[in-house]
Amino acid sequence: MEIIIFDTQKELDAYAADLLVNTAGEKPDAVLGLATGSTPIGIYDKIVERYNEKKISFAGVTTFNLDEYVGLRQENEQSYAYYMQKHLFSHIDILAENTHLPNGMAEDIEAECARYDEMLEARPVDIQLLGLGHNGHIGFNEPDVNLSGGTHAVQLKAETREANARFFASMNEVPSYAITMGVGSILKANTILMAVRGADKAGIVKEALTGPITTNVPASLLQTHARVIVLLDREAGRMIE
Ligand SMILES: N[C@@H]1[C@@H](O)[C@H](O)[C@@H](COP(=O)(O)O)O[C@@H]1O
Repeated sequence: MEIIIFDTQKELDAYAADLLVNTAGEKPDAVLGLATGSTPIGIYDKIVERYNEKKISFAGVTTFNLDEYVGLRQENEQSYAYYMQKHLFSHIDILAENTHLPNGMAEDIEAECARYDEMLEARPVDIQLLGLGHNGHIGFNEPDVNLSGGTHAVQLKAETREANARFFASMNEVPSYAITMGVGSILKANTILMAVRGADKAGIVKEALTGPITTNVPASLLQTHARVIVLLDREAGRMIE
């Protein structure tokens, strides 16, 4: 596991963006695994900047997002589909049919999870961007006694709904369920790029990266992967320096 600590958010964003851009540069039909949350926003801004500098085309690139809320339409500003359009897809030349997110409005959620896994099976992820939840979740894989390998529906923990409530008008509007790629699927990516910032994540960063490998801290399973790059700002990295 490679851990890099950055003095500034800008440096972290540029480093992460360039890893993703270079993957697509070296392999024009690359498959990028993407994430949501507040952490990746600066990374996506930087990717758009690189695109506008004509450094890269995404015309042949495929993307898979980690997760989506159940019950929010794509037009809902809090849906991850909307987030991806807003922060990345609408600014670059990626083809709509090559961008994938779980469909949280699917009538048959189980069938939707199976469909997503089939697509992932056919197009393995070259590099997977990840954030980290305060309780150690990755995607929406919440701490539990067991973790699922493949894409599945999850009931969100109270602390996750509270952490994400800042994006919604009220707590009542925060969905209770989500569809997420499983930890098994995440670990199948060739390279995993986890970006974490903020003093409030310092403790969980330490647990995930240096603590025991346990399903109670889903991100700790990343320790079993051969190629993980962790990008931290000083605050998030202060307990492992
Ligand atoms: N499902 C997402 C995760 O994929 C993300 O990593 C986490 C942390 O987000 P933030 O970067 O906003 O702290 O939030 C959500 O729960």
